[in-house]
Amino acid sequence: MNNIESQSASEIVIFGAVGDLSRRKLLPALYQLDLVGLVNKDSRIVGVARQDMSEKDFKAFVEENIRNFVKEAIDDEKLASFLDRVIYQKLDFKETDSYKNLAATLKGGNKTRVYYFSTPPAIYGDIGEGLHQAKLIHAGDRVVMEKPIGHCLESSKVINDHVSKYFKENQIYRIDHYLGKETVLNLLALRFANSLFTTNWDRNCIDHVQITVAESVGIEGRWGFYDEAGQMRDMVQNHLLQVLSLLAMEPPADLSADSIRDEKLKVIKALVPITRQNIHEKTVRGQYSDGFLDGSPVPGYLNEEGANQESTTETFVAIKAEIDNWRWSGVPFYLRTGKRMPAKHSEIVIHFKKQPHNIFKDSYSDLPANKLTIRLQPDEGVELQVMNKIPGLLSQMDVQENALDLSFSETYKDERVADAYERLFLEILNGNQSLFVRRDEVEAAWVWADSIIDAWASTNDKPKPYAAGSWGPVASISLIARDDRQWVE
Ligand SMILES: NC(=O)C1=CN([C@@H]2O[C@H](COP(=O)(O)OP(=O)(O)OC[C@H]3O[C@@H](n4cnc5c(N)ncnc54)[C@H](OP(=O)(O)O)[C@@H]3O)[C@@H](O)[C@H]2O)C=CC1
Ligand SMILES: O=C1O[C@H](COP(=O)(O)O)[C@@H](O)[C@H](O)[C@H]1O
Repeated sequence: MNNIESQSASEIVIFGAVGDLSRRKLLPALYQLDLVGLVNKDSRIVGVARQDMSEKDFKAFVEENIRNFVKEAIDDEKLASFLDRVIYQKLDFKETDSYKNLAATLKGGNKTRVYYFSTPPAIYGDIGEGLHQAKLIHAGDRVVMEKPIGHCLESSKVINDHVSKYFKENQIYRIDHYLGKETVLNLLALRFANSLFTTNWDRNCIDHVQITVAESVGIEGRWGFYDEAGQMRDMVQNHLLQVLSLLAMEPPADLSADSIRDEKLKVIKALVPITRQNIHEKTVRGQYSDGFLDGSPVPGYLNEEGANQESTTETFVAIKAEIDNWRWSGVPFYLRTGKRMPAKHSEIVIHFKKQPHNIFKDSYSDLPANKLTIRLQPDEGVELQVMNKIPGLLSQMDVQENALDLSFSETYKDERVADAYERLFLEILNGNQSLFVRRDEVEAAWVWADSIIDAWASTNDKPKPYAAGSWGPVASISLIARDDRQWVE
């Protein structure tokens, strides 16, 4: 799958090369791949932005950010060789005429062009058009589009339609960086390489599922962007639904891109719509107020720099999602995600059904059900809670709940956990679309998300406040408590 011999030399063209994502994630990821020989030596990295910048200044910018954002020690020699292949092109993405300058930079050779759109999604179509006019798109070229694609179903269609005028679906790589996380990929191995789980993964064995994606960060200087989006568009419509679909999909026939994406799509389409009629019963929206994190005061959302005091944008969402199919009928998937929660902590907890009869009443009057915890980040790993006999002569059959804990850092001590963008860049360079989102998936996810957003708008309710550093509004506890269940803290 990652055979460097089969990777053709590429021109990796990053639009928005001096932006936040490029600095923090894309350039460091490319350096890391190059370091271990996973980028073809004849490939070049072409940074494109509208700033007046000399090539020397751009190389200095790339070097500074690699040194800042790569956690491991830098190999100076390898970094120098990487920088030798970095070039800069000034371009205003909306000026179709100016793409001829990019064409001059890329002229000659028969390298595959990888166009990475790390810009506001609203201009993806303009960039496609500029590339087309300058005759810069060939059959084997690829385009990478960052999320969120659009603000709703309609706007995502406009963007996708525009880009599809110039690129075919098999050239389009829609990024959801959660699909590049080792622990998210491990869902495939866990589910389909272990008969124990494959055979017990349905409504007969599973009581309910909890997916928590908690972040301790706030808005990180992105107030304007975030306020337009909110946690529903920023996290649920994409990352949480992608994780949910991998968790709930039917076994794909193989690992090919369309086998996996076909199955994920069926799950998203089978999500029970949440509407104006049941919005209060199925969802909770929250917004963080002033609070404390790790003992230090932090401002509430409305007191962040650049905030509009009237904003009713949600920074927390909890949802009781249901999948209307044979496998999952009657099994709720409780989702919650928020900013300024006590810690960065993302996990999936599968709660299996209880034993129908308890023969261990003397030591356990209420035998707990098995629980499988998949720790997505940090402290990546998988943990299964099982009942075990306590050894010793004093009691004949006392049982206790214990964990079978597979911590990735313990088990794979010498393996570095690669950042999601490294994995995804590698797949792009190798031309494998299986970890990228197909257009129909994006649209099905918008259909479900839009219905919730519409229902919220119809209520005029303000999001419920929660103190920064807490686990969200009290109402999110009630959401699950109504079903006689509780969040795993
Ligand atoms: N940052 C992150 O952590 C994440 C970002 N994303 C997505 O990645 C994409 C990029 O985000 P991010 O890096 O944060 O955004 P930034 O605003 O930091 O970067 C976008 C870049 O695009 C440039 N740009 C915008 N319009 C033009 C134009 N007409 N001509 C030339 N350059 C232009 C901007 O240039 P200038 O500086 O001159 O304005 C800027 O450098 C977005 O789609 C975002 O949703 C997705 C997940 C996480
Ligand atoms: O896409 C996004 O993801 C990050 C969270 O990513 P993670 O890898 O750190 O879990 C989120 O903070 C950001 O708001 C969102 O745009």
